[in-house]
Amino acid sequence: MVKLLKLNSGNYISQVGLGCYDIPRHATADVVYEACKVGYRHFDTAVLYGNEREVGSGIQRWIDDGHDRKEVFYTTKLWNSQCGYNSAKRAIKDCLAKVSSLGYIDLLLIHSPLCGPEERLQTYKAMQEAVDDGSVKNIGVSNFGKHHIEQLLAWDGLKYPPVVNQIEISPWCMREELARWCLSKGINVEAYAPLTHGYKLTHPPEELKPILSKYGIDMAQLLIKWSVQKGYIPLPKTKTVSRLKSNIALDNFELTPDEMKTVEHPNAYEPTDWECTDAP
Ligand SMILES: NC(=O)C1=CN([C@@H]2O[C@H](COP(=O)(O)OP(=O)(O)OC[C@H]3O[C@@H](n4cnc5c(N)ncnc54)[C@H](OP(=O)(O)O)[C@@H]3O)[C@@H](O)[C@H]2O)C=CC1
Ligand SMILES: O=C1Nc2ccccc2C1=O
Repeated sequence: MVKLLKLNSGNYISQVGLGCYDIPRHATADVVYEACKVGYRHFDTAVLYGNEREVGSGIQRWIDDGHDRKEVFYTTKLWNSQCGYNSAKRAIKDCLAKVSSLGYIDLLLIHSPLCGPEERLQTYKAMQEAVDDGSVKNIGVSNFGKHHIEQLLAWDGLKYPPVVNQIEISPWCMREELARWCLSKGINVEAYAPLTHGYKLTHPPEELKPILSKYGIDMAQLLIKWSVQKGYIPLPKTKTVSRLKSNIALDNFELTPDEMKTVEHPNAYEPTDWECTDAP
């Protein structure tokens, strides 16, 4: 069973979420429903991914089986073109309409800092109002660097500090300084592309093979467990139903401190996606 972590809002989040980027729209509801059945309680999508409606339907199908809405955590993100106060207000309404049967969004993120300092705050203002009116339970940021978060924390309009910063983190893109700093501020770290977008899965590095055979696990399980033991909230994606269960079967082993070090590449910098933590 996936552990719950407490957010700085007082709400709880399931520590491993299913990344929903690039799950084909026609398959999304089925994958999400199957994920609920094997134990996922947290789903990460975005306006950009074009499948919010389908993620919502998969969750709703599971709720209709007799489960409680409160057990599931649904995240979406406002895209760059939806920044600014009025645009964000409209966009939040649209996001909620796409999953109307869920009644509320558990976590709403600003997808990136790229719209610039003033627009970021105006977007955040609209997000805070969504918390006030009950349509969103928690708000946070994604791809923010330290300076972006410092700006937000120093803003005199801040009412709800971000509960998470969602950034790319894997053993080949560790961002140790930023991650530690976020945690020191009470901001949880969501690790996106925890499986290196799949790149490191097919040919496990030689030095990791003894760890895989010692515990009888695969590379995906090793990388997800590494992230969990770092205290992060990894968001592994799979559109393959048969992979869902093993990606959260992490309870029967614990990596030793030496094994954690063997997995890590603190000097590597191999992001698989965009980089905007250094944007102005
Ligand atoms: N905020 C942001 O800017 C970003 C957020 N994200 C979030 O993070 C999530 C994860 O990142 P993502 O880039 O999708 O990549 P991941 O690092 O999660 O890797 C996904 C890849 O790994 C494969 N895979 C998954 N499990 C296994 C397994 N057990 N064995 C073999 N292969 C496996 C998948 O294949 P298959 O699907 O075919 O099974 C897919 O090709 C996204 O879906 C999204 O929710 C990602 C990027 C940016
Ligand atoms: O999951 C994602 N994949 C991406 C690729 C480019 C920009 C944003 C994203 C995501 O959020």
